[in-house]
Amino acid sequence: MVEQILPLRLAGAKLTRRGRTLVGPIDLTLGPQGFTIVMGPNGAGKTSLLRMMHGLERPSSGRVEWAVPEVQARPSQAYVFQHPTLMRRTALDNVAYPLTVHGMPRKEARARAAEALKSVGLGDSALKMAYYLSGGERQKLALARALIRKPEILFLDEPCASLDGRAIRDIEHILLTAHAAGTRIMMITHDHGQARRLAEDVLFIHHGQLHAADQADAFFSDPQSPEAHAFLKGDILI
Ligand SMILES: Nc1ncnc2c1ncn2[C@@H]1O[C@H](COP(=O)(O)OP(=O)(O)OP(=O)(O)O)[C@@H](O)[C@H]1O
Repeated sequence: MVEQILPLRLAGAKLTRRGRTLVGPIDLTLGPQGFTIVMGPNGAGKTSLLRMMHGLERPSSGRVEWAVPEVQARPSQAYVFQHPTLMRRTALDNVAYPLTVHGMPRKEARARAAEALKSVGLGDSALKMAYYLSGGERQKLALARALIRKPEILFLDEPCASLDGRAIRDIEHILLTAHAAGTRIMMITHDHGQARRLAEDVLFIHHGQLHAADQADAFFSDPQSPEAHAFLKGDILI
């Protein structure tokens, strides 16, 4: 039986580079359910926080701990970048890869990948080289690949930046479907409308500090942090 990897606990977790704090110290527990949106001005430390949670960066001090040892947690979490790196292969092979690399026979992996591509609206593009897909299609492909092993948690760093309305709508639908199927989501966005559409709860980061960790309704209607209030009003935070 696969053990649950959540909750994820951060205790005084801090990331520094060359003596400069990028984010932290952060104390936070991510429970097993939820759709969390991470907001904050440019350079606030949002990406640094996600990278530290996912294990792409080790905390310089403090702890980041899953409910199971990190090596066991790794296969149950996935990360989608703003500009996903795709293999120079077909869309189908890109999605089948996470399955074959974990030992699934190629034929079964390709059948599962074909289904996954269909579910994100790329059924007709399965045999196209990933390289030739549009920006929105590449992001859908990245999502199909990230979701193919049904991760317990999916991290996303501005997956819709620079996409058009239709692609954004499709991607939000994919994310809500994955969430309804049980994947916990943790996503950075600069798009306030998107945050309001998707968030169940919000983390607001400013100057590397966690200024708010609130239910979405409370955060958007009456933010307790003066910085979050100013940010939502459209003020420039420095
Ligand atoms: N590897 C690194 N070495 C040194 N500084 C870094 C490194 N990565 C990020 N930074 C700096 O740390 C700060 C936080 O960056 P981060 O990318 O986490 O912020 P962000 O909130 O995601 O920003 P944005 O919204 O612009 O993407 C920024 O000032 C950035 O320049």
